[in-house]
Amino acid sequence: MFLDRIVATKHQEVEMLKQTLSISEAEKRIAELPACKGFERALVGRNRPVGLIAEVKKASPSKGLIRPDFHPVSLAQAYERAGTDCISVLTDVDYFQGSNDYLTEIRSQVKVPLLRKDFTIDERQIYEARLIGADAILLIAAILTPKQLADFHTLGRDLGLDVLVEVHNRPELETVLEFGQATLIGVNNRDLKTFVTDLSVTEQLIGLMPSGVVAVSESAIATTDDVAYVRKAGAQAVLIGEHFMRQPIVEDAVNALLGPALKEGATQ
Ligand SMILES: O=P(O)(O)OC[C@@H](O)[C@@H](O)c1c[nH]c2ccccc12
Repeated sequence: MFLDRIVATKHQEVEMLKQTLSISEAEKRIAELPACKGFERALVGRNRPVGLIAEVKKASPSKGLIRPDFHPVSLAQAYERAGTDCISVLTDVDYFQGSNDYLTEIRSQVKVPLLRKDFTIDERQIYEARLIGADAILLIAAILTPKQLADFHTLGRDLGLDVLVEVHNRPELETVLEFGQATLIGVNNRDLKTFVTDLSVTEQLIGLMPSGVVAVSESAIATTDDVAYVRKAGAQAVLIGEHFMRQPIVEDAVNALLGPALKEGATQ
């Protein structure tokens, strides 16, 4: 099963990080960094009727190579021109052909808040995310214990990061709601264990979230009907990767799927 393999690889990566990243050193360096850009705030004060996190994604274990002609900075700049509220950058190397360097390069060229999209299983990866230039991290409930979820959430917030907590079923959502700190929750329409996608997962789970939570529908969104469906189900934002990555001009793809961004300052 891929998720187990990915997590096993992450354990090896964390062992390497233990050699190269000292937490006290990381804390010192982070103290010198500029504040994070508000990721969650950008989704709430969005440029369109629905918030948009557009993803920079070269490949995935379920789809293989998605975009052969892959220039992360140009893609992110195109997303920015299209008025994307936030950008997600895959940093996993082995399964998604991502890189920490992509995130750092994008950070130096675009102003939009950035999510470091990876499989977090250890606190060191959270320090690392802040150091490479992320504004937000992803915590996947399926691979964390309730205690890890709560501890990593607290650490992320303490380091100034926003935290997108990802769930795929009701027990995971209940665990997340129990620790009570999550303000930004993503429903992954893709089951990471089987890769089966089903947009109705968004509908099933968003209804169980308390008001005040910013709900994001993630994965397998490709048509205006898909966007309308998840919005109707209560999603305040969508996270879209593959569909945009398969279009030659991603800026046009964003506008075709979600309409042009509203003028600055206008929100709904
Ligand atoms: O490319 P898609 O189907 O539009 O999906 C984007 C994003 O939701 C997906 O990449 C994703 C959601 N959660 C994840 C966790 C790990 C890796 C990847 C993901």
